[in-house]
Amino acid sequence: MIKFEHVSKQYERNGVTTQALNDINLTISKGDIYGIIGYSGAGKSTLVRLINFLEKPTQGNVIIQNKVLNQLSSTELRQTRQKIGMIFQHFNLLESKTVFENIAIPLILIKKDKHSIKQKVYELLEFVGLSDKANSYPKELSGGQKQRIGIARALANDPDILLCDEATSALDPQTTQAILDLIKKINEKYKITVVLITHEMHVIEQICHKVAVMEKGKIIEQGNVLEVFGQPKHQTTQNFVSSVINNQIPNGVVENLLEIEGKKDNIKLFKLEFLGRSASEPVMNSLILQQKVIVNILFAHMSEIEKTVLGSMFVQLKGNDSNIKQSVHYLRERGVQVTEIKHWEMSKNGNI
Ligand SMILES: Nc1ncnc2c1ncn2[C@@H]1O[C@H](COP(=O)(O)OP(=O)(O)OP(=O)(O)O)[C@@H](O)[C@H]1O
Repeated sequence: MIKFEHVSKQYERNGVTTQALNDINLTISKGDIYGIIGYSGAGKSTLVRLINFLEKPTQGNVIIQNKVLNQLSSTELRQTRQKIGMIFQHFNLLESKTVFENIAIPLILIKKDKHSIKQKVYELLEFVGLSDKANSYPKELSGGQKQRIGIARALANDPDILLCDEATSALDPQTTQAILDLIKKINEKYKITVVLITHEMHVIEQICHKVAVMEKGKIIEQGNVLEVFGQPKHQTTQNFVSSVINNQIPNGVVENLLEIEGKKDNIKLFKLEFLGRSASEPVMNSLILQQKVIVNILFAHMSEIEKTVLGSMFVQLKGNDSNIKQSVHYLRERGVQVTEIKHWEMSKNGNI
């Protein structure tokens, strides 16, 4: 439904060329909630602006519903754009207009009659839970309420695609959660494809099915959220993962470990990574019961992506070499990724 084929975009300003996008290939299927994550300047906004053709690609094709955007007449382009709604970080509401008027704008632009405008606006207000605010002005609303109005306006033309440009970045965590829930409801109820750009991993983790990680105008990893974040390959992806899953042993624990290391040669330290099934099964419990090792859990962190638990744990295994080896084998057989952490790896930076 949305396809980028070898898309590049350069901006020219005052004789300076910026390569904002570099050979982007991306397919977003109908009904997806597709997250684009990257740090500032990665090219996310440019990518999203190409979808509604606010920007044109320098090379390559952007294809929406099998239509190549740069081959459309201006009428066709306008019609395609009408089916794409957008919400913004700072809501972009007209302060001098009431909530009703703000939501009505896209309908007035396509010359809908007054009766159907009124009907649609009230239907949308009810959907976003703000029926009582029709005559309020944006300045009388909280950030979360403003974003709900932004969402209602974006839905006025019954779009096929909803673009969300850092839509929750200006909101507190609780309001963010409520807006993400609403976006999810829109996707489920109206089958609208959602493209969401963000620099916050928890946003992706909570509602996206698929993700593309961007850096310096390129997509460095893409796929199912669970696959990309379950086994991140690129350093930037790993950094995003560690922003929600604490992958490091706290310094206090490391200090203790360094003190006892060397004194006890029958203790080994391991990092265990759980993905999916292994996280929901009592693997550690059976390890303790069935293997001849003493297990000391030092630190653990779990997170949930798409109803699948993802997590890591640092454990010490105490026993003879053969029993420890057997325990590692036992864990690996049950889908746990096991990495031994050596003494020198901890002491390098005071942490792993
Ligand atoms: N209109 C423009 N003219 C010139 N350069 C631009 C323009 N828009 C973006 N750029 C440059 O293109 C690169 C990508 O910018 P873009 O806004 O797409 O990134 P981003 O990932 O959305 O960043 P942010 O999260 O900070 O908005 C940056 O180097 C930026 O300075």
